Amino acid sequence: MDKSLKSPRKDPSQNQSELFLENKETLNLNDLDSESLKSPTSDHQDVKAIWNQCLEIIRDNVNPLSFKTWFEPIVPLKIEGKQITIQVPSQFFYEWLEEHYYSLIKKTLTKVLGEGAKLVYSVVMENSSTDETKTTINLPSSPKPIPKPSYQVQIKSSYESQPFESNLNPRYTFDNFVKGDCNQLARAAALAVANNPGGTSFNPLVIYGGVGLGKTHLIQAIGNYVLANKKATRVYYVSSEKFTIDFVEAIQKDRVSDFSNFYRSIDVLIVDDIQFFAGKEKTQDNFFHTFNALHQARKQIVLSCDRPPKELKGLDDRLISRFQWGLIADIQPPDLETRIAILKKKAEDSGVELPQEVIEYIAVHITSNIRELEGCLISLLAKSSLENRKIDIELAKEVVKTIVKDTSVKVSIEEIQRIVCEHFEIPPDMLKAKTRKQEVVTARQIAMYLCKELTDSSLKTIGLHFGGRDHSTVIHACQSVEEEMKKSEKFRNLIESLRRKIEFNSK
Ligand SMILES: Nc1ncnc2c1ncn2[C@@H]1O[C@H](COP(=O)(O)OP(=O)(O)OP(=O)(O)O)[C@@H](O)[C@H]1O
Repeated sequence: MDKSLKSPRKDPSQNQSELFLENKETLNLNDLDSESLKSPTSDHQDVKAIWNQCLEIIRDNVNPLSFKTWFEPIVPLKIEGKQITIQVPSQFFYEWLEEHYYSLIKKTLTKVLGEGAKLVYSVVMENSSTDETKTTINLPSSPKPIPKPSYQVQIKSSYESQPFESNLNPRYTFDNFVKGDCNQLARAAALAVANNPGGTSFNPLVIYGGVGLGKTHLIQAIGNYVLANKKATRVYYVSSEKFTIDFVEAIQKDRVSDFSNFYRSIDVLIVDDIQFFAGKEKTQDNFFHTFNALHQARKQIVLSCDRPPKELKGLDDRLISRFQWGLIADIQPPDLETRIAILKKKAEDSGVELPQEVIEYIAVHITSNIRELEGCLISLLAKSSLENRKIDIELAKEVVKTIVKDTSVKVSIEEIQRIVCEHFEIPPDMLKAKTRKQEVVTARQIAMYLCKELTDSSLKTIGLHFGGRDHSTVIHACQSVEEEMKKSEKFRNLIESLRRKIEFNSK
């Protein structure tokens, strides 16, 4: 039976079972007719209907992606009086909700169930002995470590006492990994794992994402953190290629059992780029057994790959199904704000101070790969030092040109404004006016984004062409457009068709 309740964090002295309404916090509840909401409930009322009412309110107060990620997976289990029990898929999930949505959930439940509403979380834990079994645990008022199972297997081998190289690059730490919307979940999960290797429900932790977006950095940061904070002693980082090469060599030298025993003596095994296991059946088979042994012994496994595990071709289904046991988190290309933050951090780490316009110029033009961003900064510093030139926008343009394709089409800001306004059927002057009408705001943001993409103008210059707005308004506009493009195919198509039209007209 679930009986433990989560108390409000800010006031631990309060009765743990109560949810309190703090009037000072704002919540968009105005659209909801409170009369239409159910008053305090009886035992027999439908928990689903009540939870749906809650979801309606929550949906209005979070963005669609957050709603899909954090609220759709919740299963309402039961309602007893004013106490509702909801099931969440993992301990991490529960902690995330508490960390980020505590206030919203509390207010929503108070609104729907009335004062004195109570919430019980039921956390589903994957049982490590089998794929299927799930255990529901009672959740205490503050998260407790997940208990070790009674069937825990202790691996005893002579390897446990042998020293070895972790293969970690000490340069990759959490401290120098810049946080952004693009990596928020992956970074939070990595930190959780680093703090409690093998003790969270994200085992394995699988980080996936495109080229040069920080997967290796993040998974190695886990290893470095574990060692620095003495969370475990035997941490081993290996690329899937090296695992394969070593395995083949072990076969040739008839030392497969040594190979397997070594891997099974590891506390935190980090395997990079597992997509390269594709098609290598024997290696996969060995990795499968290593995975099972470590997982059963509650040792931490961290993996990275270039796409969601389900889309990995040439990998055994039973391996892919095991990757789903823990948490799969992606890293997306960084938005403009994160690119600027990364460049600033890297410049700071190199002991140089770059002019803001140089940082913005690079961040605006190098968009999809953090390694390229880094490479550009290194080239800039090298060129400045070798040619004895000061770092300014001209030097930045020269370096960026060597990295990104030159579009060679010269486009004017006025032309972009004209074509965007023509599409939205608004006069071009509206883009410079102060109006906040939604349609004009959207047109203005799109036009600013396209100016950034298609011209060499600085953010400051672009802002000046839009009624003297400052560069931060342009950054915000570009970010909004980039985010919307990620979410909506229709929007992406619109931007692409406007881009084509502008380029065509400018030739
Ligand atoms: N969020 C970040 N903050 C700071 N530096 C970052 C961040 N993300 C990536 N980097 C840096 O970018 C470079 C490329 O990152 P990394 O090698 O981890 O990418 P990757 O996703 O593993 O790429 P690949 O797919 O090629 O293996 C590294 O030098 C890394 O330090």
